[in-house]
Amino acid sequence: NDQTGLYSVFRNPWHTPLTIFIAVVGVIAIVALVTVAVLQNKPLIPKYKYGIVLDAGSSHTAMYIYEWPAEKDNNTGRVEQTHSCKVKGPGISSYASDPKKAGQSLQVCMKEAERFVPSERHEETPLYLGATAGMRLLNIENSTASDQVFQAVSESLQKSPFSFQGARILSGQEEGAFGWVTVNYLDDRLKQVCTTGALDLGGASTQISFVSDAFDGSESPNNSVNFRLYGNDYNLYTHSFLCYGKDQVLRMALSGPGSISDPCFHNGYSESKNYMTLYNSPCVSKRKPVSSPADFTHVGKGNFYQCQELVKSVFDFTQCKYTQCSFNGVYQPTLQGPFGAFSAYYFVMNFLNLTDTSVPLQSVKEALARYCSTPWETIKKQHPGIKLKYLAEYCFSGTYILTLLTEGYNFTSETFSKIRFIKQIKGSDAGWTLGYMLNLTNMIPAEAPDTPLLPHAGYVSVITVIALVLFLLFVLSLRPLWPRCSQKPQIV
Ligand SMILES: Nc1ccn([C@@H]2O[C@H](COP(=O)(O)OP(=O)(O)O)[C@@H](O)[C@H]2O)c(=O)n1
Ligand SMILES: [Ca+2]
Repeated sequence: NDQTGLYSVFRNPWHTPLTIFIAVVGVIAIVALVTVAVLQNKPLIPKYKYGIVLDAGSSHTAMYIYEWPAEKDNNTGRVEQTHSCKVKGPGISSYASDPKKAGQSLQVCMKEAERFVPSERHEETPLYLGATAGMRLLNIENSTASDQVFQAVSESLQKSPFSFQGARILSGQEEGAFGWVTVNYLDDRLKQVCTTGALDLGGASTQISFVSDAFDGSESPNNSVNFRLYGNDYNLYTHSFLCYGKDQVLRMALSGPGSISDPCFHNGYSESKNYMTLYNSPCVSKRKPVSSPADFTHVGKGNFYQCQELVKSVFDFTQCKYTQCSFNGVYQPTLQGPFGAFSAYYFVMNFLNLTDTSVPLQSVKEALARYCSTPWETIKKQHPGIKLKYLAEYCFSGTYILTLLTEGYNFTSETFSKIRFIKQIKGSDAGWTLGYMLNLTNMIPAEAPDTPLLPHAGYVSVITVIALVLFLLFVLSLRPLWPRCSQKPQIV
């Protein structure tokens, strides 16, 4: 009596030769699909390839694992970050007195990478370590110690099963340029003319990179990087300001006249600090007073506007031998296009709840002024989970960011609204590491890849869809979707 089962196949007027034909074609298509896949030796389930980059920053090291579909190795694939690991402890430059520990500090994340990347892919997976401003400063201060740290780090990474491609210091220009590549690759802008500028704030340096129609590189060749990507030529302006990462600028500000009673720290904040620690950086060593006591008490008086004046004192706006400069006599063309601001720009503005740039710049400043004038005891109560060292510095860091962007780079209230404070784009962290790997693995072609009508996988998937639709039609014709108007709907 089953009116919808196999019995109905012969009874239901729907089962004419047509549906039999559909079934036969559907089955043929599925057979064809499997045959194509087998003959083409195309895996029905795509295999992935991997790349690993360690970002050895001044304050910390982070490991990023990238993956992309293996059959799309010819540059049209979408490389995506599939995993990241924050190395415990400080940046590798902090291990100058015990370099071995720099290598050991990476082991936990490397073991994690071994678990994450399929073992059959290990030996073909490239592994890079790039160091930035922390190691640039160590190299200036003590190149022997810098070499020893890299020696220890390389020995440690050579023990991993991956294809270690070396550990090196990136130039500021590379750091800025690859950050720009990452942001535009992830934002799919490398196939367009209009690109996004990149703003990177670290602990020991900060980078600005953008394409400007007014910039052809002639005025300041050192700030020019040319890329030909996907058939488009980009003449990128980029500059890296060593010592203008937020941690080094804090040292500079503390070594200035206002260090005792500091407007960048909250009222009620009072910490004893050591001059030796403060001055042990090439960024401030020249500012070390001839005779200074070992320790000093750092006292806060929480005033945003006075803090802004103190922060401005670390910039030199007097000298510029070009048509226009940002600061410290560095050429900068007129700002152009939208910008992505990441790393410490994001961490700080996100903490301060100031990432919404649709808010007028003046209102952002007023909000920060209110935050800075909040007493230290209140701040601690409002943020019980934040490490006090970090918590104490947000007023300074936020003030530095606004001063750097407006007074340093000349962002106005209008162009400030074109900045997006970002941590990730489509699940991948914004930063130099992805751009660095794409460049070294030649995964961004100079020419636009000739887009085949449909890649193999495309044909396979088209056939799949046809087969499945036909087969579904056949199966569905076995069971009426809705009660035929002649059948009384079963009320359930
Ligand atoms: N969750 C985090 C992670 C880093 N940071 C800060 O972001 C900056 C990252 O700088 P970095 O280690 O990349 O240093 P550079 O070598 O790029 O100058 C440091 O000032 C960190 O203190 C933060 O504020 N919050
Ligand atoms: Ca960094």
